[in-house]
Amino acid sequence: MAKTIKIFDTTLRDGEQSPGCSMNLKEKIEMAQQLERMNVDVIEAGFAAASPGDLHSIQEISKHIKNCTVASLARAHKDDIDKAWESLKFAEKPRIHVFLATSPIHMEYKLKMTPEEVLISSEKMVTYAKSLCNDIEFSAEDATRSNVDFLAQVFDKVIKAGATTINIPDTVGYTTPDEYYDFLTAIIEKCPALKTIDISVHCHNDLGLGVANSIAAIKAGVTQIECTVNGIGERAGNAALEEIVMSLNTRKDYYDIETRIDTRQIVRSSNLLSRITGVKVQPNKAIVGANAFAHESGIHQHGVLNNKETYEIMTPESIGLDTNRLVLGKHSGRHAFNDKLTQLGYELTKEELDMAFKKFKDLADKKKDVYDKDIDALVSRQKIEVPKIFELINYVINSGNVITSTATLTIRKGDNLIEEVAVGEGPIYASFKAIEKVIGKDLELDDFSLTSVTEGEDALGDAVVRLKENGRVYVGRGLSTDIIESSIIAYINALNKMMFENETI
Ligand SMILES: CC(=O)SCCNC(=O)CCNC(=O)[C@H](O)C(C)(C)COP(=O)(O)OP(=O)(O)OC[C@H]1O[C@@H](n2cnc3c(N)ncnc32)[C@H](O)[C@@H]1OP(=O)(O)O
Ligand SMILES: CC(C)C(=O)C(=O)O
Ligand SMILES: [Mg+2]
Repeated sequence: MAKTIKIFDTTLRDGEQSPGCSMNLKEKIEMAQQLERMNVDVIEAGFAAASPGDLHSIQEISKHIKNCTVASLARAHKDDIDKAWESLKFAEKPRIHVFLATSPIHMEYKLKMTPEEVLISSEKMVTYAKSLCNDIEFSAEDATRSNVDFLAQVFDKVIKAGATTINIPDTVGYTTPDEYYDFLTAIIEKCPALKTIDISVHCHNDLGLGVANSIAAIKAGVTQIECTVNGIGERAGNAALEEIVMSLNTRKDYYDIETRIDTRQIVRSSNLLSRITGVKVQPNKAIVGANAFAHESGIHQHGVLNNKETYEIMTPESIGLDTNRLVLGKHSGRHAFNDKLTQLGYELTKEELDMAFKKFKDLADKKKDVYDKDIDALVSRQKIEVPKIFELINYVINSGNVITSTATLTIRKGDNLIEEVAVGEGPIYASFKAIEKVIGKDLELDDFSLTSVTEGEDALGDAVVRLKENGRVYVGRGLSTDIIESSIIAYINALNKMMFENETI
């Protein structure tokens, strides 16, 4: 019988440590709910000691998650562990995740602790965490650059102290598949107690080997894999969840390993994360890249036309990829729309459904064919919307290649309608300047990009604006069949997030 391994998702913790990937509370809750829909075993929701905001967001995430274990990270400090426990007070299945580095370089230069002190502290802190929570994970940070005998000693102590999962991370993405296999095999041999609990790995991608190392670890007998959606994470990122899961799924014939993941939720999870962070997936990325199922050359196209399996090792449907079947249009009603949302995995309240249906009808008026991707973009955006402190009412653009562009915008703030005119190089820049005039200050535009959600002349333009203030980046998204409108909406969306966060802090 196939063995089942656990998927520990750390998109909301290690993933959020990627530069430019920070998420606000609403976005984290929506992402956590999607991870639950995808059926991950553990959601690492954050690092409570990092800030009161992080602690609060773990609490709020916990309130919404029923089926997954929720983990909260803590250094080997009593105060961190108390905060982690506090952050988990609403969790149905809480896990405290304590970590301490074990490699000579980390112990000497970072922790300024001797190996003996690390051994004592690990045991003491796991004992303390266990007095609060039954489910305890211990991670030996930088394990792959640590001494195997020392690691075995540490693991013996913390397992006796009550750790139920031991994580053996490749923190700096240093190891290779063969070496990791040998390393893990040696540790398991030296510390037989490991066989009585869950053994986890957490691989970083500094050499591009995060997924390969995770698969080698599974072969060595580990029972939990830590990973992130789209592989986001510190530096070059973490092992990508979708790549590990689909490798095991596709090569079940060889590994005979299963996960509990609903693979049909993979594309939605990837899209939602991109939408939230504004970080796009590279087109040739395995599994979720735009080209992962595209065939350009004649010989391949010929093969696929005769039999898809000539060049496709998994089906697009197995990861929930919309194969562009047209189902909804402007004549569709509420029942069909609701049915489509259910197929896509959404459960909306009556108010949310009404709002989404109105947006869908508006879109269907402008766009001939409405694809699953369009609906997904509309609804998942709606779920992470912040209050509209500023709202675009209308705009007029005067532009051309022989005149300086002028934008006239009317924006609502509370009960007031504010109209401003600005000029700039191009209609989009002029519009952004007009918004700055409305709010009365210059904003730092960190980045701006524009892509289309689907193909065709009437495709939805998806604009991403990144505004920077006090070192924080606020990502705004705008969706419209008119690219100037989507750019303005994205800018205002980023501005609203900035105002909302400043108000709620
Ligand atoms: C591999 C990983 O991903 S580890 C997780 C990384 N994530 C984060 O760092 C989350 C964000 N971090 C933060 O907000 C801050 O670093 C905080 C709040 C956690 C700590 O902030 P500060 O107290 O100002 O400390 P700072 O970050 O400058 O230095 C880290 C301190 O923790 C110590 N430390 C690091 N890891 C551990 C550990 N696992 N257990 C105990 N102490 C540790 C360091 O030795 C250093 O101690 P010192 O202040 O006595 O010199
Ligand atoms: C906290 C630990 C598990 C970590 O993120 C790492 O070692 O990379
Ligand atoms: Mg990490």
